[in-house]
Amino acid sequence: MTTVLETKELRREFGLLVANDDVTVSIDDDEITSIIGPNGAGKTTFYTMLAGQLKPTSGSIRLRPREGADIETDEDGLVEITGKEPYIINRLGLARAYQINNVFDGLTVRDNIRIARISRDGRTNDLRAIATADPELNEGVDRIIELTRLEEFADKKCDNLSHGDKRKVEIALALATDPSVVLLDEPTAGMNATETRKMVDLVRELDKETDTTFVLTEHDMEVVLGISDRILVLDGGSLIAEGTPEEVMANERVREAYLGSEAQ
Ligand SMILES: Nc1ncnc2c1ncn2[C@@H]1O[C@H](COP(=O)(O)OP(=O)(O)OP(=O)(O)O)[C@@H](O)[C@H]1O
Repeated sequence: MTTVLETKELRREFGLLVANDDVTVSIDDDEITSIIGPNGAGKTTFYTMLAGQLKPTSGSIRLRPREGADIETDEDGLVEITGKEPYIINRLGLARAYQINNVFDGLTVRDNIRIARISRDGRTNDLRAIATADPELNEGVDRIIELTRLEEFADKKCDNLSHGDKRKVEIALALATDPSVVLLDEPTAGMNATETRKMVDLVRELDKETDTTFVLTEHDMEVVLGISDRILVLDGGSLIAEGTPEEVMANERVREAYLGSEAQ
């Protein structure tokens, strides 16, 4: 078991409101971790700080960099990413797959993934690499297309895809940077039952087939229980429980805070 992401007393205040109250967590590479909590619990604030889009008021975040990242790590094999710019955090190995569409609709699935892969190396200005058949690049892109089961749509423009397939493209874009950690924002939001089941299966398989660790926020408890090895529960900005799905579901504080009347 290896720590891939860790926060220490991570805090974010908005004026008098404490959106994250000294949250300390450790995420391991061999577990799919879900972060849950009622509306306003602080999940988005937490994620947004991890990805560097919001600066913490205090506390720290450390990440295990992706294979090949050119950076010196500390004695735990981690690197401090607190307050770093999002593109730097992304290059170091943390990718966020957005709920809001992050794909270029007018481009094909393949070209979207090529652009994301080029950005991994800070080569977004290298248009020649995008336009020409760089074999190493193409090999990586093909592997991601295969992993995310997008073969059938690889040469289709993204605006022709269904909602469920577009979400797969978002995951593919995140994976294109060979990240050590992918943060998924409600990966099944807006999906029907079939799409939801396929997405759960896909994330589970990607977790097995890649070296990437998946962390997700999700409102659908059926998805959370079906996918998670470990659950972290936030309420009122604080971490109130963590454990296996069974442990968390049996936790009185979670039942009261998170499930409310449903738990009665
Ligand atoms: N930019 C902001 N300015 C002021 N308050 C904010 C800001 N962002 C979040 N908050 C507040 O911080 C608290 C936590 O919000 P956050 O969005 O992180 O919760 P959440 O668990 O993601 O909620 P939801 O499930 O509804 O998306 C809420 O009270 C929210 O109103």
